[in-house]
Amino acid sequence: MSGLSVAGAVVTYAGTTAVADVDLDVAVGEVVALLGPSGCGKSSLLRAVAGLEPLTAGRVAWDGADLRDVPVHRRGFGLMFQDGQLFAHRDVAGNVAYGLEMARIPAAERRDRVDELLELVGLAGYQRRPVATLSGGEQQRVALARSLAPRPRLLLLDEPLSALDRSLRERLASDLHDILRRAGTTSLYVTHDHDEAFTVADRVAVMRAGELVQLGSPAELWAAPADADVAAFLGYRVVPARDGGRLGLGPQALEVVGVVAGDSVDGAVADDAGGPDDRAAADDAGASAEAPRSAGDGRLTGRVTAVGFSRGRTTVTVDLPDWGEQRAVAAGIAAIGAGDLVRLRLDPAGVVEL
Ligand SMILES: Nc1ncnc2c1ncn2[C@@H]1O[C@H](COP(=O)(O)OP(=O)(O)OP(=O)(O)O)[C@@H](O)[C@H]1O
Repeated sequence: MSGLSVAGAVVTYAGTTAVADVDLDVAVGEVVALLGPSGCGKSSLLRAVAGLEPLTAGRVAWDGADLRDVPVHRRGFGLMFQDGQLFAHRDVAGNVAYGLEMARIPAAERRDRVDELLELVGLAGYQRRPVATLSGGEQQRVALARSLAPRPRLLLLDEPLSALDRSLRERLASDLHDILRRAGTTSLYVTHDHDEAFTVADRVAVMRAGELVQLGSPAELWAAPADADVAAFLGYRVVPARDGGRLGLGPQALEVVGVVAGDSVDGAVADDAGGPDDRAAADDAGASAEAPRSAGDGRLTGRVTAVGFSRGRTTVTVDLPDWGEQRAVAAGIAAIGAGDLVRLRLDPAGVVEL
C-alpha cells in the first residue's frame, strides 16, 4: 500500500493562489506535519486532501487511486480541528461513538471500541462525563478519540492544539506523537508551531507562500535548513558571517564562559566567529576573569542587557558587535547582571551556515 500521494496540487480562491504546485507523499503509518506561517496555504492543502476544497490542478490519490470523484465522506479520512467541535448534548462516550454509529457498528462492539479509544487517549473512565465539564485539553483528547474511532486510513489534523496554553500544548503534542504511533494512523498534521511539528511528526513539510520549500525529518531540517527564511522560521537567529554569508544561531549556540572584569570590548569580535568550522571560538572555554584579547583571536565578547531564568537555566541577552542582541545560556555562572561584560563560546554544533 502506498499511502497518500499529492502531485502538482494547486488551490486557488477567486484568482488568488493559496497552494502552488505542491508534491507530497505520506507513507502508510507515517505522520507528516505541514509547517508554515499563517496564510502560507497549509489548511488549503489539507482541505484539498480531505476533498473539502477543489483542486485547480494536480491530483490527490490514496494507494494509487485518484480521489477526484470521491466525495469527502467516502474517502475514509478522519478530520480533527482546532476546536474539537464536540456534540454538547452527548456525553464523552456518545461523542467517541458517533462515527461508529454512522458506520452502523453494533452496540457491543461500539462500547468496546470507545473503551479502547478512551484508554488510548488517557481518559479511561470518562465515558459518562458531559463534555461541558471537561477541560480544553480533555476535550481535544475526546475529539482525537472520536476521529480515530472509525479507524480512518488517513487522519487530517488542522492546528488541533492551537487553542490550548503552551504547557498543555507541549504535553499533548508529545502524547499525540505516542497515540498516533500506537494507533498506527497515517496522519497529516497542520501547525504553525515548529516545536509542535518536530514533536509530533516523522517528517515535516515547510510551506511558504503556497509552496513546499523543504521536506525532511526534524533532525534533517534542523541540521540543514533550506535557506535563511526557513532557518529563522525554525527558530535560528540569522546573523552575518565574516565571509559575507549568513549563519543561523540555534538557541544553545552561545554560552557565557566568563564575566570580564572592568574594561571595554576591545574591537569588533563577532566577525571572528566564523561559524561551524571555527574551532578557535569553540575551544575558548575556561578563563573567567580576564580582559578580552584583541580582535582576531576568535573570542566573542559582549555586554549583558538582560538576565532571565527559563526552565531551570539562567539565560542572558547579550549585545554583540555586528550581531546585535542575542540570547546565550549561562549555565554555571553564579553572579551575572545587566551591564556586565561577558565572554562567550560559540558551539559549532548549534550553528548552521546559510
Ligand atoms: N475560502 C477562502 N476564500 C478566499 N481566500 C481564502 C480562503 N481560504 C483561504 N484563503 C486565502 O488563501 C491563503 C492560504 O490560506 P490558508 O488558510 O490555507 O493558510 P494557512 O497556512 O492554513 O493559514 P492559517 O494558519 O492562518 O490558517 C490565504 O491568503 C488566505 O487568505
